[in-house]
Amino acid sequence: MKHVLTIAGSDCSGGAGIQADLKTFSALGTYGMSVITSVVAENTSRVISIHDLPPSVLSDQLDAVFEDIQVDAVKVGMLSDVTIMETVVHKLTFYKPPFIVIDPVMSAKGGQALMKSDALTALIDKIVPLAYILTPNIPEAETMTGLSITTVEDMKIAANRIYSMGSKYVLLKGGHLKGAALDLLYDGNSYTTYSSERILTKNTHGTGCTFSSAITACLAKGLPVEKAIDKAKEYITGAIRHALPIGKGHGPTNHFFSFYR
Ligand SMILES: Nc1ncnc2c1ncn2[C@@H]1O[C@H](COP(=O)(O)OP(=O)(O)O)[C@@H](O)[C@H]1O
Ligand SMILES: Cc1ncc(COP(=O)(O)OP(=O)(O)O)c(N)n1
Repeated sequence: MKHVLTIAGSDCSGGAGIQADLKTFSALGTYGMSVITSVVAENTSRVISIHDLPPSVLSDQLDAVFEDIQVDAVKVGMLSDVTIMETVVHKLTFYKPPFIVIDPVMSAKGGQALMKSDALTALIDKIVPLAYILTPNIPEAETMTGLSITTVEDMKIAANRIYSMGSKYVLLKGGHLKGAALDLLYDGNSYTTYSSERILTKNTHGTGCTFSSAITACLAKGLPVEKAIDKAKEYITGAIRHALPIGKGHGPTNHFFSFYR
């Protein structure tokens, strides 16, 4: 069994962050491990508070995992501030895991910030170059590039711009646009699209976390990039199709639908 690590924030309501990542890792037949960056008091409707863990606690968790267990792939999610980013960069540069998938989380569905705005430069200069695959959504790509993205052509221009910031692949997610749920992969040479029908549901809490952790698990299992994204797209589409009407706001993705692993 492959071993997969998520470095992300904790969502106590279980729909996004560490909790979504671990459920995804298990559902895809991998052994999941977690390093918590921040404890977020949130639910399907709102974020109440954010408590960032001290850098030493973050470092200790990373050392505890890496000194003991082989890590086949890493997913990075919420990194709230520059200090947390610098700690993660320091440790991942030292331990050099084979695949690093980075979801540049900036805010929750309700718009509440999960990354401080003054951390944008550190995200671009220090975190993005670590990424094997970077998975921004449309608002994150707009923030990173200053572009307005409303069409697939705009997505191509933005993916190109983000690629030049140093990640090996950019997977720009189109969940926030209208029409089909179309994501665009750019590898520096060509574009590949991954498309599914748009599922009409308000229950989309944790879609980005679920998708990036599914890609990470598939990479750990040895799938090449295009196949890993294909499989993860199939997984996220099923997880949204069967999303759970839990809570008063946006219910979470469902990890227990029937999925051919
Ligand atoms: N309503 C939907 N129906 C089908 N797929 C969706 C829907 N909303 C998002 N997706 C897909 O879920 C994945 C996560 O995308 P997105 O929601 O844009 O990320 P984030 O949660 O980071 O904002 C992408 O593959 C996207 O195309
Ligand atoms: C702790 C934590 N991390 C990340 C998110 C954002 O999750 P994501 O899947 O990108 O989108 P929403 O669920 O917020 O729509 C989060 N909310 N909490």
